[in-house]
Amino acid sequence: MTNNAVLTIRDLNQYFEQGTINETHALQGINLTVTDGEFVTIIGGNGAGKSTLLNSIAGTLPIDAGQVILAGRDITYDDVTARARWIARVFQDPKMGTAQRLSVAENMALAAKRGEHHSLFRIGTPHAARPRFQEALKRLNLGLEDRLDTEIGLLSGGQRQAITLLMATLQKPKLLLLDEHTAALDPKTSATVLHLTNQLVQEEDLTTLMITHNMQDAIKYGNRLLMLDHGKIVVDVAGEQKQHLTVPDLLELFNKASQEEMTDDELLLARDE
Ligand SMILES: Nc1ncnc2c1ncn2[C@@H]1O[C@H](COP(=O)(O)OP(=O)(O)OP(=O)(O)O)[C@@H](O)[C@H]1O
Repeated sequence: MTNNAVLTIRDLNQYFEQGTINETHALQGINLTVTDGEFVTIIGGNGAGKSTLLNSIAGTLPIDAGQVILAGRDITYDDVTARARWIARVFQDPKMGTAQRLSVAENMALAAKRGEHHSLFRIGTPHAARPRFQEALKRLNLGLEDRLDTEIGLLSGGQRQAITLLMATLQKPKLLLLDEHTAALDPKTSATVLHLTNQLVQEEDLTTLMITHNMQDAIKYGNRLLMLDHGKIVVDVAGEQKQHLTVPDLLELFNKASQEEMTDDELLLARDE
């Protein structure tokens, strides 16, 4: 085992409707070690198992077989609430992850308390923490530092995803899970939020797993790329190899590893579904 492993997954298997005619073996013996500070992008066609993998790590899906270890602790049988102390997640839907009727400041105060029993003494009330929140919002460069009292639900999808990301980092998580978090945004906003994501991940040195349907984004961001196919990791590239990767390279790697042909169009089309 690598010393600085943040996440270790051993022989993870997940089934849906096991024992029925509709049985799906959604994850087929996944083994994965993610080290401290790694930013991993995850790509794969529809039904490849990407969300099931993130759900298994976050605890929204009980594990059928295998082991999940986070920062040296076996969390295989911990529920989603217990895991939320260490794992932050941003979903595709901008409505998830924030309380729509609460203000930006109130949402940030809740996020800052994540996992801390006596945090009110350290963070203070939303009012006392305002300068800190304003400072954090300024980093987003979206003018949101002046919107502390605005209900989150009144902000645009892109603004909400940017704040949700920021909230995920107020208490540094051991692991950040991004579940196609820009897929519901228009291309320009998506690019802005991805840029912000990269900035926060680098500045806070966050160990991150990011699902995307866009090959270009999977190549552009992060320092490691995984491709899933039929519940298995079929491509795993990092470092120099990843830096020089192109979309045709990636398609070739995939086609070598998988029994099926995949075209870039398929992934791009899948993005709109
Ligand atoms: N709740 C469920 N009940 C039954 N089958 C499921 C369920 N969730 C996922 N599956 C099946 O498990 C497999 C993996 O699904 P998963 O959602 O993890 O794929 P994905 O790679 O995230 O796909 P997409 O890109 O379409 O979101 C698919 O065959 C899917 O139909």
